[in-house]
Amino acid sequence: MSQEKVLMKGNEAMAEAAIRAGCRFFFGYPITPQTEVAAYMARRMPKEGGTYLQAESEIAAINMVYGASSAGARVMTSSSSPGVSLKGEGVSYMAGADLPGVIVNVQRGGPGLGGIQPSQSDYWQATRAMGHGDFQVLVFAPSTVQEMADLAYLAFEKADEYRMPAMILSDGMLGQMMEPVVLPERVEQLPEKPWATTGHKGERKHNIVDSLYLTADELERLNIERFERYETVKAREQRAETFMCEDAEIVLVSFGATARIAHSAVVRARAEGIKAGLLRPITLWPFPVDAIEGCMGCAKAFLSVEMNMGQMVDDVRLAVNGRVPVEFFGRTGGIIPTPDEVLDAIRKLAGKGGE
Ligand SMILES: CC(C)C(=O)C(=O)O
Repeated sequence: MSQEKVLMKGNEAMAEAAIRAGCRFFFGYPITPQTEVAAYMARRMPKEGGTYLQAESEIAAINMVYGASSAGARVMTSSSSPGVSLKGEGVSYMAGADLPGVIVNVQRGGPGLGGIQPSQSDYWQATRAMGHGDFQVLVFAPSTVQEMADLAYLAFEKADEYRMPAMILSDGMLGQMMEPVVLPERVEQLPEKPWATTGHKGERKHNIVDSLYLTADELERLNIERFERYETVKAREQRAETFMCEDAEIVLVSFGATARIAHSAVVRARAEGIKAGLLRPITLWPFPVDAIEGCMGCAKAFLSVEMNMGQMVDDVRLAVNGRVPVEFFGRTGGIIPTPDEVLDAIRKLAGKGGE
């Protein structure tokens, strides 16, 4: 396996990893700060024998994803917050038809058109309300350019394995920053998709991909089946990284770009004698409740650090279930929290000053 490092933007590393994962269809629409994903795909897809298409809207793009996925292809679309909202209906249809596919959100501040600076304010949307109906999507939260590539690659595999949409929940900071990255090897064998509408030359029954079920019993049965599958996903696919959590009394929980700042604050808190640690969820759905449980032995308090008004903190509170206090620190509107601000919040929780 080649370990050659290349310097790339997060958006571009993610796009290249998708190609290496076998993605041959990309349907997009420009929006800051994700446009490099589309630009990269426009350049690379024709060379790979794939299709890049700039759709007339985000809604059109997600429905093209539905079509290509129905035919068994690995397919991706990408946008930023307001654009992802437009895709919600299509993602719900994909979930209802049990279609895999990768949706990227390079988040910017909201609500509404908001701004073009980084944000994590679509956590609730990704984990709770990606569209109408009873369903979940897999949500991966990269924290480095390397993870933008690795998790995009993994997202295709897991989306196919569980026949569900997968989201990369990135942000404008990770999308725009450049770091060295080792790109994944090209996938050798794509999985069989016996359910896909590939044409059958009269040799088998028609495959039908649909999300319309007018019989309530059948719709309920399918929803129950899907939620049984989600239980398997929750048991097998929780991912998290911990840093200095073995004896941590103040456990910071932080994902994506913000986790990098929380990491610096933990190092500085330790230098002041505060037993702080960091738990970084890598999957946001399923939320890594087992990793939270692993910290319960020493934790006296949790601090959820986010680039929003407090969204993931809900999941931390659910996992902690009232056993110790769970507090929140965040900045919003495109403002990136500083290590100083986070350190101050740690000091306050530890009862050692803070403004
Ligand atoms: C309105 C502008 C800022 C915009 O949404 C974009 O360029 O993505």
